[in-house]
Amino acid sequence: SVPVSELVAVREEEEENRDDGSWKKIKESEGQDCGQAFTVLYVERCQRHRWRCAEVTFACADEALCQLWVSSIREQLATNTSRPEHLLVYINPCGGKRKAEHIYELKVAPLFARAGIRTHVIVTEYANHARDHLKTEAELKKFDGVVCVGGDGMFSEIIHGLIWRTQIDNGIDLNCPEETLLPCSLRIGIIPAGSTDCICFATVGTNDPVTSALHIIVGDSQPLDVCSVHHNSLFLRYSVSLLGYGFYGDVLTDSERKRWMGPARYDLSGVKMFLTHHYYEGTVSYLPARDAIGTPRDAARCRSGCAVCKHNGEKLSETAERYKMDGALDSGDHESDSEWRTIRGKFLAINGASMSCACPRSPKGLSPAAHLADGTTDLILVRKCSRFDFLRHLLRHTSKDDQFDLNFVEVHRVRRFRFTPRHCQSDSDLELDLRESGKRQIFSQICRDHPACGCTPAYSSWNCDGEILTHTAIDVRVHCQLIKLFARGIEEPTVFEDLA
Ligand SMILES: Nc1ncnc2c1ncn2[C@@H]1O[C@H](COP(=O)(O)OP(=O)(O)OP(=O)(O)O)[C@@H](O)[C@H]1O
Repeated sequence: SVPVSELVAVREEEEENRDDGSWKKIKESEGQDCGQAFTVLYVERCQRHRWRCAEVTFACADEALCQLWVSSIREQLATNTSRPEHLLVYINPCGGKRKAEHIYELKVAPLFARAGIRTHVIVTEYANHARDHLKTEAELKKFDGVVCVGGDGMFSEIIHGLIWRTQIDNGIDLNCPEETLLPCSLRIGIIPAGSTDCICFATVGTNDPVTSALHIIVGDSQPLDVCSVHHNSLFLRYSVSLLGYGFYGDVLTDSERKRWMGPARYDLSGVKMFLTHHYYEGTVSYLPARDAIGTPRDAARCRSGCAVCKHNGEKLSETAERYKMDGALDSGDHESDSEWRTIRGKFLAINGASMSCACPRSPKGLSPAAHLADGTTDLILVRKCSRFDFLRHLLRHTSKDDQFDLNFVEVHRVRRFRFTPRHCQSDSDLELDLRESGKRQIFSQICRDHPACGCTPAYSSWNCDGEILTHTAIDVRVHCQLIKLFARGIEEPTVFEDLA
């Protein structure tokens, strides 16, 4: 049996196709004259979370019976309102190995056509073309979803365009970090065709274009948290996966200078930054996710139909409703100042992981128990330690050991966090530091202005989902389930064993 929700389409077999091999086989096996036939196309699970479109042909002698089957299946498919009928598709011809158009035409467009999905396809002509089109021109009311054919950078463009448009249409000030953002009504599908397809990998379990196309066709829906990043009252970017300062910021900055090397640049920059072993001083403050269930050290993982995401999402929207009814201005009001915690120190890395950040390179990810849609992010602080210890920490991303069970690593599940590098701190903070560390303060100021001296630079950069932020002092706030993807989260392997 196949659940109706996983049917792709039903097709009546035409007279002229009836002399092909499969038709003959049916006739022989039935031992009777099967004058009529129809084919059902459905999702079949393969290994490693891949789906493919399988088909089975049914034949019978009775034309009326055959018609009844076809129309009943079509009716069933039509009543499923979560299936998209009209999609806006953006293709980045320059992403990854520059094969996005080819992948779409060969593997995705024929499946959409078979499922009766209409599309409006735009091949982008320059960076940020898709983002700007979504912000202004796109007639969003005509579509049931937006599809992005490309990598993580292209996906980022799509979410920036859609979130921006939704807020502006509803009069929300994007530069105000206290504003509660409105969820986007259109779902987003990712057809992986980039060099990094981490978001697709984390939400579908694989980076296979056919699997993604099938998740779109059956109308899957996976909510996703989005972090807004501000510098004072200036909006910088949205992030859905990793915000990394220190090690991951430095690796990205260094690798950007080596773009000509292709994907190998990440490994080279990783080794270089590991050897450089820079640490950075600053203050991290955060708002713990006190009322959320789940912790970053849970053994359970966020999987399809995750109960933690469901529970925490519902609880947050109930709280928001209550505050609205009580007449509070916005949800910023219920974040009491007394709940903020502050940590000052020297850090090799400060990471905010809004999802596990698992990818083929790091199968467990930076925070294996992080959730896609629970309204939190995992704040990981790696304090200054020896190179050997830092290597132990990095190696734990690939081993079975608990990566947070090291005395120089701490992790907090938070709703919001702020970071101020030491040299951006207020005058009173600096006075305090001066008393603590005397002359060092003056020397590091000189080193910042004259980096040629070879001392540790005072600042790193923030790596925000693969883009470098223009500011180091930032305020990060999680917006629970702000967007929805055509995905269902990673399915447990048992689903595949049972149904394969
Ligand atoms: N037509 C275009 N020409 C040049 N750049 C484009 C075009 N369309 C989109 N881009 C930009 O190309 C960048 C990389 O695209 P994409 O994410 O699809 O591929 P990628 O190789 O996986 O890159 P990344 O490493 O960012 O994931 C994106 O930041 C996007 O803004």
